[in-house]
Amino acid sequence: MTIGVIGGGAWGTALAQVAAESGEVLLWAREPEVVDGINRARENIVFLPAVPLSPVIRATGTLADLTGCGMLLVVPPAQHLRAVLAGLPPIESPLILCSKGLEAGTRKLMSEVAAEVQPRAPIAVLSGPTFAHEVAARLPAAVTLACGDEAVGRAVAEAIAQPFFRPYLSTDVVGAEIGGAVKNVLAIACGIVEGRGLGQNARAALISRGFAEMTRFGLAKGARAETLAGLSGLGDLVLTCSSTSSRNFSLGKGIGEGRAAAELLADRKSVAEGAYTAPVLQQAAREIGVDMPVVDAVCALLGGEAAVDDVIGGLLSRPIRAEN
Ligand SMILES: NC(=O)c1ccc[n+]([C@@H]2O[C@H](COP(=O)([O-])OP(=O)(O)OC[C@H]3O[C@@H](n4cnc5c(N)ncnc54)[C@H](O)[C@@H]3O)[C@@H](O)[C@H]2O)c1
Ligand SMILES: O=P(O)(O)OC[C@H](O)CO
Repeated sequence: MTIGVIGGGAWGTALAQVAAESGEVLLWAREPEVVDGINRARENIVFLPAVPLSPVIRATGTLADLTGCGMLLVVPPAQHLRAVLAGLPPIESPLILCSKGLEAGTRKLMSEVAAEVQPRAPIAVLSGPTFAHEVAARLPAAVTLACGDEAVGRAVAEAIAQPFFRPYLSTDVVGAEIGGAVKNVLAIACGIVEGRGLGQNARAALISRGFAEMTRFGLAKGARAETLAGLSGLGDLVLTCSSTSSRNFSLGKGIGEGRAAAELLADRKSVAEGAYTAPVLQQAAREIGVDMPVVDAVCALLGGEAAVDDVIGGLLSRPIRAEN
């Protein structure tokens, strides 16, 4: 079976490298220079440079070429998922959604978007603590593989599992998606704490209180608590809130150091999903009456509406309340 990968960014390329351990891989990339670089030089010089890619990975710039693949790993930035899936003919093989975010405008989860655009495809979600460069280097990692249909989930997990890449099965698609989307916003907050030099105690407090926000929002949307406390939730939150390898954390660090979010975002070629998810998450939380003060703080700073010290002062002076 050929495994298809949609998206030639860092994560799509790293996942192609994982899939290539067990068979042929066809990767769709939007940029002709990425397609050409993979086919000719076995390297994605734009998004994952200096990683020699497997010779069984072929790249294409034509989405329809992926129609015959046995399963498709879908890895564009969240805001482009709808357009990319709409560019495919109707698909009946499993779509494994690997993007982390909520769609602007509709406030929908990636699985909801995919179900609208490709209604005949079984849908799974792959999410967890996974920096692309580590996975591409075959360093050990574990992910949540969530699928409403247990048999499809198991078949997908067995097709992509490797000794260094271990999927754990779940049927909680919503929980797996919410963890990945929310942690990106919280990672920006942790980066701000780092950039402002507020110390490791503050970062640990933020991770804990951020996790409380993720849990409140997730439970209200139908996620299971154990999924939020697992690899795709708390696991990914801890990773992303602790390292400048995270684009979201780095964005926050720049803001904490006093640079404008708009300027930092304009400089990027790679995606910091939390910047796009934050306002969508804020609206979604308000809609269902869930309090997310850390997310509100990140939104204020991304929008350039307030100064870092004022926002942090506001968070610290909230009324005393019970922890749970
Ligand atoms: N990089 C990681 O370590 C990692 C790990 C897990 C999950 N993810 C998730 O994977 C998704 C993709 O991230 P990435 O790191 O591979 O991307 P990236 O930042 O490496 O590259 C940017 C990607 O955006 C694509 N892009 C830009 N404009 C586009 C458009 N108009 N239409 C379609 N695609 C467009 C580019 O082709 C490229 O694939 C994100 O949701 C991210 O949160 C990333
Ligand atoms: O670089 P980030 O912040 O997009 O994080 C990458 C992955 O989501 C980590 O699991």
